[in-house]
Amino acid sequence: MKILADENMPYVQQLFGDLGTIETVNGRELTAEQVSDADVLLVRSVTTVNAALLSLNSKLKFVGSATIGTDHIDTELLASRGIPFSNAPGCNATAVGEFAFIAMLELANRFGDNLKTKTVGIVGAGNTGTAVAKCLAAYGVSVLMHDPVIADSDPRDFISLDQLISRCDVISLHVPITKTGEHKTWYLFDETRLKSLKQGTWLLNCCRGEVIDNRALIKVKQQRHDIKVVLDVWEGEPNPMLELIPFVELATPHIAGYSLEGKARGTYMLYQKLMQVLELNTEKSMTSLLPALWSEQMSIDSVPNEKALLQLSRFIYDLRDDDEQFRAMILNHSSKNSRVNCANNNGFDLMRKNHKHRREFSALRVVSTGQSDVNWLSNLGFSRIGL
Ligand SMILES: NC(=O)C1=CN([C@@H]2O[C@H](COP(=O)(O)OP(=O)(O)OC[C@H]3O[C@@H](n4cnc5c(N)ncnc54)[C@H](O)[C@@H]3O)[C@@H](O)[C@H]2O)C=CC1
Ligand SMILES: O=C(O)C(=O)[C@H](O)COP(=O)(O)O
Repeated sequence: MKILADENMPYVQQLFGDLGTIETVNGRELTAEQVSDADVLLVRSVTTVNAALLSLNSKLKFVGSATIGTDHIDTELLASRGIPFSNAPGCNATAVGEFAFIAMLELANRFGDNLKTKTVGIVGAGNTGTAVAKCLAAYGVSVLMHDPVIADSDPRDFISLDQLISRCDVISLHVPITKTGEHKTWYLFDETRLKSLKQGTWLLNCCRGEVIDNRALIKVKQQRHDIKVVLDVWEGEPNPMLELIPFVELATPHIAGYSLEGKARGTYMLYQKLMQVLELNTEKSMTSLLPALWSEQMSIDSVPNEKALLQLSRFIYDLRDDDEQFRAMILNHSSKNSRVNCANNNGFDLMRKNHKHRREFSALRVVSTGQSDVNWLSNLGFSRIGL
């Protein structure tokens, strides 16, 4: 069996090695010729799986995407050709949740503000939106949610998008990208909505770039310095609009979901699904893939205030490093080549490829050495001695 896998998918050899021959490929450049003799195709978000890509293949038994999003996959085509498909729902939701939470702590620190006093609006209350809400709730921050798709069937309270915009100090976007339908999300934040953001709003996008009209965002930001923006995803990836970058407080190249745990979970979920398709027993475990905790434990002798919480979070992931590297990579590359428009080796993709995967909060054990209650830190995701 020939297994064709994106080169940026960890643990493929460990999980799929016994099943056949593995060939790793650059997912963004993948051609129909390369796919022609594959039995299994394992991709990430940068590969468009469509009729053209599969045109020379008549033996595919499985297509898997180690991602939450499926906007790059023609699922109808796969169904019509009887090719089983699976993505990895929720695989990196914790990573995205922690990324957005840390970004909010960074903004609060940068502007001498306090996250705890804010009301945060979550747009899209699925796996990643819920993961952010969990961090915020653990820390005691007020959260409001908008999700018209599940509002009637989900027991949580929801409000309209207009209400959310008018009531929230921080807005975090967690929707799939959809171009049609009553609840389409393409340019959900268009110029009118961007202009309607209340004074001093923080807007975070960790889902898909085109949920915000990026051209309109540039225009609005030129007038509204009060709005603070965090972008992990960009319209036109891997070629974000260069003029937008200086208007963004924290800028990263679509790596909000890049925790080691999240990436391992993604590959593992595809392994489980393929074994099911092949009617074989799943013999390998995910925990055996991950390295042990990289730090034994962190002792805490008093309840951390917001600054201390940020320091604790930075111990896990210092988002400022990725922001700094992103600006340097993109701008360096664009000055060398006069444009950032080459498909596979621009700064954006290079940084993603070479990204050193961070760990999730759960990789760090906190232990209270005083009388203080640090239970809420475990609700936030940190491990605790004895838990
Ligand atoms: N930056 C990154 O690295 C990552 C980005 N993503 C992106 O985030 C998206 C969301 O991921 P999950 O939360 O796991 O997906 P999910 O499917 O669990 O949740 C998405 C939620 O959005 C809701 N929704 C759909 N249209 C809406 C609208 N117009 N307004 C409000 N809510 C709407 C759905 O009802 C659903 O509850 C993915 O589709 C993917 O595109 C996911 C993982 C990593
Ligand atoms: O899971 C998703 O959906 C994502 O957006 C991924 O985190 C993106 O990662 P790549 O598949 O592009 O490596």
